[in-house]
Amino acid sequence: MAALRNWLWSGLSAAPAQSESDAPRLEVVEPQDDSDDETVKDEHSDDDRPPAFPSPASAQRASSSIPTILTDCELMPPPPQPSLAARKPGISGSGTKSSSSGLLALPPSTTKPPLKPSRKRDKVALAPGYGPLDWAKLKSSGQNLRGVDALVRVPPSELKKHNKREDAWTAINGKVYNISHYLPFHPGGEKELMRVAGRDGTKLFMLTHAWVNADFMLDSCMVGFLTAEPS
Ligand code: HEM
Repeated sequence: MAALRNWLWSGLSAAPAQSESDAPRLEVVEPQDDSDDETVKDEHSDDDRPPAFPSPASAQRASSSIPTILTDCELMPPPPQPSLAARKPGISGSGTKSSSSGLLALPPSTTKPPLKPSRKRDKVALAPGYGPLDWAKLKSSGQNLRGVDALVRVPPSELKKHNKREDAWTAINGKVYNISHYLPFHPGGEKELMRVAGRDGTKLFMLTHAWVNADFMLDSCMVGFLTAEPS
């Protein structure tokens, strides 16, 4: 420690002279045995134990009822060693099958076949050029995907008229979208998406994939807002 401090100090004091010299020079300083040095000597340098508080020799400790510091062997005894002889191979509490196959047997939960989904939900193979990135590109291309010039109010009777592949509107969460351009990009297939053409598709959409952000996916296809039928 003292050697490190000396080395640092000598480096600092030598700094101005060094800045002018061509190459940096390391100066080796022998450690001095300062009697007033407060740093701990070698034998304790790797000792990370915190100091006793209050200090064992303090007046506070002498005058008070603070108990003396216990050594390791005076502290609470360690818990008893678990008996290896009492351990049995296999999973405790499981059936006879796994206990016979040893410690590395699979837990019973992973040996059961997976639960079958209530309804088959297959992703369709999208045609080349109709992946999510292609849709993102088309969306931001500036092409009018709405089919209208400004956002409109759409009552259910109007929505109903737009139920053809080339002119398909649907409402999701109160917003009406023209889904015609999106049809070939839909990972669930055109057929599934056409089920909501001409009507409010919120329920089916949420039942199928509530995690999909329709708002973002179809923002450039927005036609307007679903309203009540005018009286
Ligand atoms: C109109 C707005 C819709 C949008 C923007 C949309 C978007 C998406 C997206 C992004 C996926 C991929 C999901 C994933 O990878 O996790 C997907 C999958 C799917 N969608 Fe849609 N979808 C819509 C409507 C519908 C509707 C009305 C149905 C009708 C049932 C449907 C059925 C499916 C199916 C079956 C899948 C594939 C299986 C799955 O990913 O779990 N989608 N859709």
